[in-house]
Amino acid sequence: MRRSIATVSVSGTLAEKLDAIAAAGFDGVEIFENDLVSSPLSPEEVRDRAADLGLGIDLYQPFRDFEAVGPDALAAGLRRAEHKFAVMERLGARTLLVCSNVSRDAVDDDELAAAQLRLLAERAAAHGIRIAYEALAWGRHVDDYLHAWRIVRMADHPNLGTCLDSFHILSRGTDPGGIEAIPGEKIFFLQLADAPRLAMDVLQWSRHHRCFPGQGDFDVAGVVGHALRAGYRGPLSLEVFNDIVRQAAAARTAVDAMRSLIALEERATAPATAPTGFAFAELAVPAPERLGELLTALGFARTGGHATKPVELWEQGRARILLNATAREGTSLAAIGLETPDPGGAVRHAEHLLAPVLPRHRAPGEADLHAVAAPDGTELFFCRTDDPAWRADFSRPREAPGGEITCLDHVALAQPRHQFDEAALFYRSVLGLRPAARVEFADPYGLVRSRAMAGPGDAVRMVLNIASVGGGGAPWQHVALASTDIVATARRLRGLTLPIPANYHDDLEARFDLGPERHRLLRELGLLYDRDEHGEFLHLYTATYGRVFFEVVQRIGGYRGYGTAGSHVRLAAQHDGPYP
Ligand SMILES: O=C(O)c1ccc(O)c(O)c1
Ligand SMILES: [Mg+2]
Repeated sequence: MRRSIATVSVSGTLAEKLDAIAAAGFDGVEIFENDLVSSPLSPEEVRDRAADLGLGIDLYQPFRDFEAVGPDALAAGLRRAEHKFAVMERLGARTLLVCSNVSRDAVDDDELAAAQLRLLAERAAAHGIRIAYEALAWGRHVDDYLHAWRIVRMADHPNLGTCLDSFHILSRGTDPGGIEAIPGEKIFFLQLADAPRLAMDVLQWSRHHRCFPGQGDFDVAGVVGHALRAGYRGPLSLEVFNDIVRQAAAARTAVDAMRSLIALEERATAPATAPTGFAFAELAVPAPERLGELLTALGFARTGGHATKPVELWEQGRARILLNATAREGTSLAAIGLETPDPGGAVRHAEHLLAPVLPRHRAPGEADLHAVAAPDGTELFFCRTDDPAWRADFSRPREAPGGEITCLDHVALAQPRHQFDEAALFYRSVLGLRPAARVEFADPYGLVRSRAMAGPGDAVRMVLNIASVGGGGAPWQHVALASTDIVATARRLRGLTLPIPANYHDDLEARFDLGPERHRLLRELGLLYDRDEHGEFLHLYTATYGRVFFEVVQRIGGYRGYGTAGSHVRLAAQHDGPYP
């Protein structure tokens, strides 16, 4: 499929945009009028530059407020169009996008709109140009894609077709299934954008919050599927208006955009293979002693040391933590190991999605590890489930002790605000995780936005957090360990857990009637509690080491959440540190 993107979707001057778009591997661009008008390059220079970069100019846009108007406005519109056709000929662009009229002067008359669009198409045909009519979600009288299609059908001109835009369709909650009733050759263009579900004015929503497919809440792949089944064979073109993207580095945005298209095509065809579990979490530590004490208290044992690197392996059940004593600064979560039946295939898939593959510095005889870097710098290692070769790199490996901690439940990563959507798309596409709804909770110094994502069978769960407080905010990353008996774990951890205020337990007692005995135990051990329609959740947090802390969780029944109801209590207590 041809991959295109509108110039509005990346930052910079028109020349910078074209460079970044070409470098990311796109086939074509939609030239936004503002980008051309403000460019010192002539249309011929833009055409040549795009051609040199291997980019086609697939569309010119937008042409506004043309149809369903009185005679004077029509004459002015046709005059304006002739000027734009001349520019398009100089650019070598063959399709003009016409947005449905948003003016108060537009009249509610489909026959008039059709007759005038037909006239425009006749004029365009003389220049070899096609008109793609798009229903804006806030159009004065035409705000629905099927309405735009009815007008196009009524106008009945070979140079007039419709432009579908996933945002305008999905933001209005319209059923996209109707796309299949449009003959594929009458869909002249397909624009794709995702967005988070927000209850707000649709114009503001579109102009500021669109994002790349896979970053928001819309089923953009569904729209693509309908268009393909209708017989559409034109470009898949990204059109994103987004305040953060406007400020971001163009090259990085273009790669992110390309990743979203590749993943979208994949979703419309074969689903990605997801990891089957966590193999390990690797912490970079200045010195392993303090964390070693904590891990010992948690019931872990040091089961091996790396043959050639200052790395210790700590295990309990299938929970594995690597302490890598090469950190120059504080403790941080450096890498995540993911179990997968085919590590080589997983890395090739990640590479196909434009993930940077990490070079490995390995000694002869050591396992050839397959790893890629996530946008936040976290290294992701793919390991064989049945033959964890990386384990053989550790000298004197001992059996992992059994205990109530059985495996990693989830890993939570802090993301810079401007990379949150990029990270969500990355983890979603590269690891095949399904995102849950975004949630927000209060930090004493700001608001934290959070999005959880989980793979099939919840074998791998990740939580992405951004703190939108003064740039810095809560920087913590954490590893959540699944316990089959959190009361036992809590008893062993005494003094190493995050103190929870009595007010929390007073409130908990008001919200839930768990009986006096259970409430007393929760209070005594500093446990937090939550419940959903599937089951119960008990959890606690350890002290923080650099940027990292551990959470211990016990899921009872099929509880699906992450204890978010207690997050604001945790954040307040963490800011209160140091402790113990
Ligand atoms: O926000 C707008 O006006 C606008 C313009 C052109 C488009 O293709 C679109 O989807 C929105
Ligand atoms: Mg559009």
